[in-house]
Amino acid sequence: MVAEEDSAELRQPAGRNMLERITQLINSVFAEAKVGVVLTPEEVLKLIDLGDSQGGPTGRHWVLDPIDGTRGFVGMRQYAVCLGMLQDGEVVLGVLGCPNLPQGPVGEQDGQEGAAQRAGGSDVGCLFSAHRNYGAYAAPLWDEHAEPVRIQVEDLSNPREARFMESVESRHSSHSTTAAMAEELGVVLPPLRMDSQVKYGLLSRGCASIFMRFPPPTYKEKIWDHAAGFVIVEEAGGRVTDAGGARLDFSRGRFLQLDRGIIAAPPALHKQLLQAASKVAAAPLPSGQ
Ligand SMILES: Nc1ncnc2c1ncn2[C@@H]1O[C@H](COP(=O)(O)O)[C@@H](O)[C@H]1OP(=O)(O)O
Ligand SMILES: [Mg+2]
Repeated sequence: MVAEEDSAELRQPAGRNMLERITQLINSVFAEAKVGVVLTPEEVLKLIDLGDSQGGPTGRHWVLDPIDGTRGFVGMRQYAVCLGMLQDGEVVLGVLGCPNLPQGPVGEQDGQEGAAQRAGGSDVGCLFSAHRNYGAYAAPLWDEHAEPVRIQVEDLSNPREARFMESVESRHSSHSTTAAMAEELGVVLPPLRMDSQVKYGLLSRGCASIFMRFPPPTYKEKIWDHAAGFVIVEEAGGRVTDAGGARLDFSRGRFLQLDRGIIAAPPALHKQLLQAASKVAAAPLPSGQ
């Protein structure tokens, strides 16, 4: 298992109280689900540390981000529970649980504080999934009897009709770079800002047609922040590459090695985005940047 968290902080004296609370919470969920197991704090620490695999190009690895979009989670906006599976370096399975995401059309307000208050309604909460070569699907998160429906990216090539998505947090992805890309491409609609991998889910079901992410140059992208969304978008007919056009490569360990950032879109738009990316990269920076 390749997972984001480890137990280091919980092993400190200052983490003892939190460890007790986590252990109690797990045991109460286990009791409710009649799992028949009661864990000790030490067992909880060991389980968390099972996520220390380094991934790589061979074998099978689960890739877990238990809360992707921590800032969105804390800010009562969007977040996702993300699980992927790598087989010999290729993402073959992906699941995204998006508790605060409406099942129907999504607007700006759904990416803002208050989204969490709508969670729990029968039309809020989405589960996206994909199995390599078997398509991408969406289902209501809380209805285990609902039949998942096949999803597809928007069949769109005209940037004037396209809506693009990006991070809420400009420190995670440069809003000025995406604005320059959008202008170069001829996008006229304002961005849809959402936290976390819910953006990959929205792209896959055609709620928006472009996702761009340009983190600071020193930031190293982690595989658990993209694995599930990547296979879901590809199976929905979209393309996900870095800004130089290389398909994301999950076979190199816990990190992705990217040229500038990530661009995801239906194929016809994606091609235009890559052209825009090379023009924006070649343009001189405005003074002061
Ligand atoms: N300084 C940073 N630059 C870019 N991305 C970051 C930075 N800090 C955290 N992230 C990651 O950005 C992702 C969320 O992106 P978004 O802004 O689209 O919601 C999270 O996975 C988060 O990692 P983490 O999961 O460790 O918090
Ligand atoms: Mg994350």
